[in-house]
Amino acid sequence: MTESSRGGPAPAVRLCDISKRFGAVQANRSVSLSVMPGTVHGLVGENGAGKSTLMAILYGYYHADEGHIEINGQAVQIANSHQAIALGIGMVHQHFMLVDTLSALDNVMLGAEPAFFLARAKRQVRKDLETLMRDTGLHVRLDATVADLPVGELQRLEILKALYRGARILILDEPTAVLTPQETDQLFDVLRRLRERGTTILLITHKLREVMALCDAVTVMRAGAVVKTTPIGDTSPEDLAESMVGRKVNLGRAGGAAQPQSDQPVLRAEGLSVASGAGVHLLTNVQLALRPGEIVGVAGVSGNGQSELLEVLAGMRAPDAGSMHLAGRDFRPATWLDPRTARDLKLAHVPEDRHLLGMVLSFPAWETAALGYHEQDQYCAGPLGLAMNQRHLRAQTARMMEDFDVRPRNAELGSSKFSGGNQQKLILAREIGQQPAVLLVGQPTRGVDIGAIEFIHNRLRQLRDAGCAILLVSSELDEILALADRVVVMNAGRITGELSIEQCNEKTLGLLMAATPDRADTPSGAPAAKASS
Ligand SMILES: Nc1ncnc2c1ncn2[C@@H]1O[C@H](COP(=O)(O)OP(=O)(O)OP(=O)(O)O)[C@@H](O)[C@H]1O
Repeated sequence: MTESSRGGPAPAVRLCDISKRFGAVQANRSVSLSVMPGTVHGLVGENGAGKSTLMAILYGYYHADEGHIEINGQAVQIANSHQAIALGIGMVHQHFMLVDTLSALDNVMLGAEPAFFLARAKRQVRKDLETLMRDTGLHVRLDATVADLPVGELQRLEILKALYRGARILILDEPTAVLTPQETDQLFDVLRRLRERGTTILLITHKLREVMALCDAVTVMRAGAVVKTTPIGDTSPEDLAESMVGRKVNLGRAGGAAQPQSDQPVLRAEGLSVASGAGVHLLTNVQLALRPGEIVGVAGVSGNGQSELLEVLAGMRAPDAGSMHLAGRDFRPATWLDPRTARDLKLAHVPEDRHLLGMVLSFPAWETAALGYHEQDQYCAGPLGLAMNQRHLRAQTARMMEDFDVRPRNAELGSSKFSGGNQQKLILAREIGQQPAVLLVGQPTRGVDIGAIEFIHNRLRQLRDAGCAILLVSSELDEILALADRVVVMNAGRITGELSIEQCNEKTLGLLMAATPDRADTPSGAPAAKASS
């Protein structure tokens, strides 16, 4: 290891005065950062603060306009990710870079130097990976097709791939955003083990509790610049929040449960059942009623039917059995609701996966801001209304961006060019802006900074107070506890419990979420399990 001039080990990573501009946006301003070997360094900051850009520069994906990089005390040029890998740098992106149709093993081998693999038979690669898995705790089914692996395993595969290529410096961009609490614990065990083995880890996250639990030091960024770097022992979540946002942030609950504005549900689902093509029961006999002026939280470990429930209620998928009553109309499987009718009936939907279902990444922001509503009279122009009223659309988008603090305020910018949190705010602005009677919202604050979480929570409460019925699917128990007036628990495709918010705490919900569900169908309107308060 290279020794620094003062005799101690040189930083594994030293970024010196890095600046990067994209058009009018100064994404990084003279950023300097040192990370010691064998430590976990957190990188936090508001959406658009420049965290991902900085790490993309370290990984050779972008080139800095100014500044230089040292790895283990040596000045280096990183022109592309091949050079980064050769320098022992690995990166796991928010959106995985895997080929769905190939096996996990083939994904590890893909893209690596052919000469390297000619020299080693596939069998040897498998053996090496098995040793690596044993040493690190990164368990992956090597022969499974990537498309069949759950998200936590895909992430382990990405880390395994980076380590196999010799990464000693590992960059993780919001690794826990898509993980269940259990998967997060497993990941943290792995990261601690890697740290013990001397791996240096750079961790971008919005979850300050995770920073406190795992990191040795943390850097706060705001508007492209470093606000401060501090050892973890000298800071607290509140202190970090204030440094990030420039004010105190309150993510707690604002008062008790709201009373619905009517006992008449605006949406009532009965006996919803859905099976996969392979006959697996994804939803079984789900009963649900949403009344105006209430937020119903759906708690559950991801993958227990929440996504399918949202898809069915939003009209994206017909159930195999069951019915739904929405805004005075009845729907049955053969004539199920479709997304356009859903919008006409004032049902809005913020999907869980914003890239897949919420936006078209190649569209400019002003088109994303109207997506799904683009046939409304207000957005149409020309004699037959066949053209888009672009002037109105752009003006409307500018208003949404102002209202939801979407940064940068540039309606012409491609949707893919916004940071993840700002993409999310744009989708929420579009859906909430319709003043819906029912809002189905999945993971509303995934990848969103804490200042924006506070803002989004307040907007959802305002919408509820204005009479909207909201179904909130969230993998964050804190979010459900902060927002919901009533909570249902989903487990193995069934609603296995219903609690008033007064009955809820992390422990009761956690127990219901983890319980083995009673296989007997839950009778209509009667929850299968009630928590004792
Ligand atoms: N390819 C690009 N073209 C134009 N602007 C970009 C590009 N990539 C990033 N930006 C802009 O640079 C700024 C910093 O973005 P970056 O993704 O680094 O932020 P971040 O701190 O990682 O945010 P988040 O927490 O939301 O992921 C943002 O204003 C973003 O819109």
